[in-house]
Amino acid sequence: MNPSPSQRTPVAVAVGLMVRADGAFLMASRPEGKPYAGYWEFPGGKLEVGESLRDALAREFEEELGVRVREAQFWRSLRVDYPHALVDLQFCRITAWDGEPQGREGQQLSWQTLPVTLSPVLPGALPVLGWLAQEGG
Ligand SMILES: Nc1nc2c([nH]c(=O)n2[C@H]2C[C@H](O)[C@@H](COP(=O)(O)OP(=O)(O)OP(=O)(O)O)O2)c(=O)[nH]1
Repeated sequence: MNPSPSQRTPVAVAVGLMVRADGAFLMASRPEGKPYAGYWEFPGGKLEVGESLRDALAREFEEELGVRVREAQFWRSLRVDYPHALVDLQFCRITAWDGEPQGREGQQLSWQTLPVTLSPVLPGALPVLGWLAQEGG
């Protein structure tokens, strides 16, 4: 049996919202072999031991998308209790980068505006769409 949430150590996750000048933001499908494969999310991944949020974001974007992050600002955090993990999602807005994103891990990519046309969206990515709507996209 899984321990209750209070007994589990949260896993920190760096997540990036790449927002283009025209307001479109990038979403990615979760690759096969991961929990919630095929669900849409924002690119990112777990922090490694001793790694800062900014470093993790830069590493994940390089590995997953081949993009070099130039400007990123912390935006909001969200704790989600999944059966597979308790995660602390640290969302950052990425406003400047080098390179054109490519799905390097077999994931699909899609530039979206509100309302998004993708389904299903990962539970831990859904609230972000509400936050974006509150901010006027
Ligand atoms: N990247 C990302 N992860 C999210 C979002 N929302 C959300 O709940 N998560 C969760 C799903 C996973 O439990 C966790 C991210 O872990 P992951 O397994 O995808 O990360 P990783 O790339 O470091 O994976 P790995 O090296 O362990 O294979 O955060 C989101 O919008 N983006």
